[in-house]
Amino acid sequence: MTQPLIIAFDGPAASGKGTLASVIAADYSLPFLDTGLLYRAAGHLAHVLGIDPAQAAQRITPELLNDEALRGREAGERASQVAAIPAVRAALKQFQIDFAHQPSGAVLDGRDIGTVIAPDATVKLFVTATPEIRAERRWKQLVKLNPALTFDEVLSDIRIRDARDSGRADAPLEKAGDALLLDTSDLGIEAAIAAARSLVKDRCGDN
Ligand SMILES: Nc1ncnc2c1ncn2[C@@H]1O[C@H](COP(=O)(O)OP(=O)(O)O)[C@@H](O)[C@H]1O
Ligand SMILES: Nc1ccn([C@@H]2O[C@H](COP(=O)(O)OP(=O)(O)O)[C@@H](O)[C@H]2O)c(=O)n1
Repeated sequence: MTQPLIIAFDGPAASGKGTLASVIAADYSLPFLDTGLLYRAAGHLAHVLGIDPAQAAQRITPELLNDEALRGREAGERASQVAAIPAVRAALKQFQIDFAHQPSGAVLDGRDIGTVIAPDATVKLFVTATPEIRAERRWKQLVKLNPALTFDEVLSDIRIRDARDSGRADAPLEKAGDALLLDTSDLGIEAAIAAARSLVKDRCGDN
């Protein structure tokens, strides 16, 4: 019997991992989980309700994951802050492990999928791009919500988040030893999708 296909996408903010992960999930008809949303929800709920972030992580509902507020600048910053708290990571861990290891297989994107959640993934991609390119992409998204937001503010956010995510002790952002590196700095969306498809196909065939 063949093993379920688990495809892990990790990488820093706005590298394009979510875009690529959702396309690959559709290609292979696999369920997809954006794990960043869980941390965004925990940070948001902790802030709104004024409760401990680890308790907030236990009160996440499917409806909350659709809340537009999770897509904003503040939610990203709060997510990164609460994601450094071991009790928050512990509260969210088993759900992600179960999602990754369901019988159908799965695609997940985040920071620690290939290292902690599914070290046994069939294929792991570490998606990256320069901070300036990532800030440009994120600025274009966020300026629609906040026209006063500047590129420099977004670049500063990205640098702070990169440092915090890579520097934390628990499940830091790092490339798994067996992950394939995909630098999208010089790739448009279509070229990045083609590159990801080719890397995934090389590792797991057409399945
Ligand atoms: N290769 C690319 N070139 C240009 N824009 C991209 C590329 N990949 C993604 N984007 C855009 O950048 C933004 C962030 O992409 P996303 O996939 O959400 O990143 P991440 O999940 O890594 O935070 C989105 O608006 C997306 O459409
Ligand atoms: N598997 C994950 C996913 C996200 N995170 C944290 O959650 C924050 C928000 O993640 P995200 O994937 O929504 O952020 P973007 O990459 O979309 O900006 C990150 O900066 C990390 O601190 C994490 O620690 N582990």
